[in-house]
Amino acid sequence: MIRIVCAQLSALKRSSSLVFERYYSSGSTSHSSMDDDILSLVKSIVPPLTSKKHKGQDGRIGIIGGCQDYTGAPYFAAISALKVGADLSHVFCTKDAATVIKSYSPELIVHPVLDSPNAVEEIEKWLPRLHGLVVGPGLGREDFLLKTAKEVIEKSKTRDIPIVIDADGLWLVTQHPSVIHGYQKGILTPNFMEFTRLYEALHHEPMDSSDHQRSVLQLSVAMGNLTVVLKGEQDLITDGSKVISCSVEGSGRRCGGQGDLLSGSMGVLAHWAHAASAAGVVRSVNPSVVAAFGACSLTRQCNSQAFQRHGRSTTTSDMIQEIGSAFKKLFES
Ligand SMILES: NC(=O)C1=CN([C@@H]2O[C@H](COP(=O)(O)OP(=O)(O)OC[C@H]3O[C@@H](n4cnc5c(N)ncnc54)[C@H](O)[C@@H]3O)[C@@H](O)[C@H]2O)[C@@H](O)CC1
Ligand SMILES: Nc1ncnc2c1ncn2[C@@H]1O[C@H](COP(=O)(O)OP(=O)(O)OP(=O)(O)O)[C@@H](O)[C@H]1O
Ligand SMILES: [Mg+2]
Repeated sequence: MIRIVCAQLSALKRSSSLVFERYYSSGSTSHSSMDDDILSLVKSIVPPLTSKKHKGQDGRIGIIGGCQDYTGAPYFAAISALKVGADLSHVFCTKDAATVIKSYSPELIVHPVLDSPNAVEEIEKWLPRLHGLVVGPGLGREDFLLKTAKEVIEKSKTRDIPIVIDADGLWLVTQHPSVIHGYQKGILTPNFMEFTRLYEALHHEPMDSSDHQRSVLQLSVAMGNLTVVLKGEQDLITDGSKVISCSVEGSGRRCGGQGDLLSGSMGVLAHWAHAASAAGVVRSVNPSVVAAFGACSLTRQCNSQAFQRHGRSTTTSDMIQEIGSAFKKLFES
């Protein structure tokens, strides 16, 4: 279930002579002690539910995305953040997407600001209250929206906010890699196409698609050891020093929106992981990697549970219904 590849960073930087120092594999289906190690780290970052807390303490998450074409993606990400355990979930979207997203759920706080002339200022005033940001689900690729997203990322970095970049946010990173390069609280969550675009933009050569582990390591190193999650049959997670593979059993159902569930839940887990790290709870593993592994496991577990109930008609809304019980099964048992 878990594979770890350790590679010499210096060798990676000379990518043509990449040398793997060590290679451990526990096999693709068996349960290994490495699974237990990282799962127990995910468990250790989950904040306890106590009567001493006030609203907001377990996370206020912002989603940058939602435009005329895409209203489902930001909704899926934002509601997933809440269902995982964030206290408040904000969506910053365009004016025409806002009413639609509000009508899906009264749980979300929706700001129709993304296409306003002073969008950056409107979003910036919320940043001091946010613990995590997810940039990209349903953002679209209009230049003005991408420019706003870029400035919001830059302002969030100065506040040390964990940032997950997904979907059209990755389109932005492909054009401007420096926007997130080297930011240790940043996580990229590309699907295969998004990954290929990023890789080829950074390396100026076609990707060798026969060796995903090597490619994901190379991309992470090229991005300044940013945490990268290459989604697929197995999710490959790396911060440039080793590759962890998450292959919690999902299903064969690949409906749209599963990536949004992943990025929304990762936004909360990234906040929890960095808070736990600051408190000295997580020491030996990069907190972004712990958050990424947690969110990948959870998404796949939701997929499996929803598929058991709904089979071929499974949709992302069915998976969201499973978040509570999947979370309990993986991280609270
Ligand atoms: N209900 C909604 O509003 C949804 C909106 N979405 C949004 O749609 C926008 C575009 O996202 P896309 O993911 O379509 O991005 P792209 O427009 O880059 O398309 C990626 C394409 O690659 C294909 N693909 C994925 N994995 C592949 C693989 N392993 N091999 C070959 N092809 C592969 C997919 O079918 C997709 O057509 C984003 O803003 C995204 O957030 C999606 O999140 C899906 C749900
Ligand atoms: N072949 C597969 N087998 C099992 N799980 C998969 C497979 N491909 C993707 N997944 C899981 O689905 C989740 C979403 O990945 P996917 O590649 O569908 O993202 P996406 O294309 O960004 O989705 P979205 O439609 O939300 O944009 C990931 O967590 C991954 O674990
Ligand atoms: Mg996606």
